[in-house]
Amino acid sequence: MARCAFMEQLWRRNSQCGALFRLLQRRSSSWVYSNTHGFNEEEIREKLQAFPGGSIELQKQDSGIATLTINNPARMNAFSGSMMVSLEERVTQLESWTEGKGLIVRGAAGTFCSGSDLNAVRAISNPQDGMQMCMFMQNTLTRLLRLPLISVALVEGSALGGGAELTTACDFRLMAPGSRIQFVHKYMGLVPGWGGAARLVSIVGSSEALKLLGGAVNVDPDHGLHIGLTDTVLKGNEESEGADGVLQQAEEWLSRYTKGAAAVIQAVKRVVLSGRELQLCEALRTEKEVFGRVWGAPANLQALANKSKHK
Ligand SMILES: CC[C@@H](C(=O)O)C(=O)SCCNC(=O)CCNC(=O)[C@H](O)C(C)(C)COP(=O)(O)OP(=O)(O)OC[C@H]1O[C@@H](n2cnc3c(N)ncnc32)[C@H](O)[C@@H]1OP(=O)(O)O
Repeated sequence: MARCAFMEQLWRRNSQCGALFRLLQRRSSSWVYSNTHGFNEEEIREKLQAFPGGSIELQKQDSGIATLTINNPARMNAFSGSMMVSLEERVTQLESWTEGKGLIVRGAAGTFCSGSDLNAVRAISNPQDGMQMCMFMQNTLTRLLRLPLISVALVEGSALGGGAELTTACDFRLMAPGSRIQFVHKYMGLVPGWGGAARLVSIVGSSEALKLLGGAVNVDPDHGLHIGLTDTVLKGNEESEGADGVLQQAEEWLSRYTKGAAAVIQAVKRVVLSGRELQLCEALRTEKEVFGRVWGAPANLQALANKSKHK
């Protein structure tokens, strides 16, 4: 609160700082936890870095679609501590990608992600570190979902535990044949801690979420479609052309929604996000603000000059 009041004062004192203010406000409003909640980011970052292994790869394409790959195949793409830190850094990079429109999150070597690296989990199993890791990952995955990009989780193989939670931090879930999403937390004596339960409720409703978590249900693509967790089922690599057919299919699926100017696609994501997360009055004000940024902007002027018809 004190930080917000200070930023507002700064903005009022010098209106030229308006753009910077809005940038900072947008950034800080994406964070769930700060030091006022007892979150010590630097300390947990350092502790997580002590558990190395794997990597998070980010590949940005000229098309405006980026691919984020969870890469730790020797451990079924489980998240080591350093991968958690790296994911946060990749999200920071994506937050300032002005040409970006879409994002595909996938795992390396034909499987999605088996959650936290259990070796790291065992080593930091005290409640204090667990809470700090939980806040770190909630902040990161909230920022991932709030990116001004349309995001899809491309699920091949297994998405287990934290991996299942990660799929809910994307706007859409595309599943390959034979893949599964399973919130196995109950079997680990846990509940989701990366924000996965809250997001799951908003995706499938509280009744289905209760079944998925209470039963640690193995959700295959058909079941996923049935309950609305899955948005589409892809063809297998062998049925599609090319060495990485599922990735190509995911790109084609996503590109239906990312055609057009980046500023407009990002605006689309922002208005839907505010409708999803905010109270109606606040969502309407945000929509007005976003509308003000695209009204009379190049894409709008171009469309007017073209006398566009929408047959
Ligand atoms: C806070 C915790 C919670 C969260 O963050 O929300 C979690 O995520 S807890 C983790 C939940 N995930 C699991 O419990 C997965 C456990 N693993 C499995 O069930 C299986 O390994 C598998 C993923 C279904 C794959 O089975 P299979 O195809 O038979 O392969 P292997 O079992 O031989 O696995 C290969 C290799 O990978 C290691 N592995 C797999 N998952 C993890 C993991 N989460 N952490 C660390 N290591 C993992 C597995 O141990 C094998 O290694 P080696 O024995 O050295 O070959």
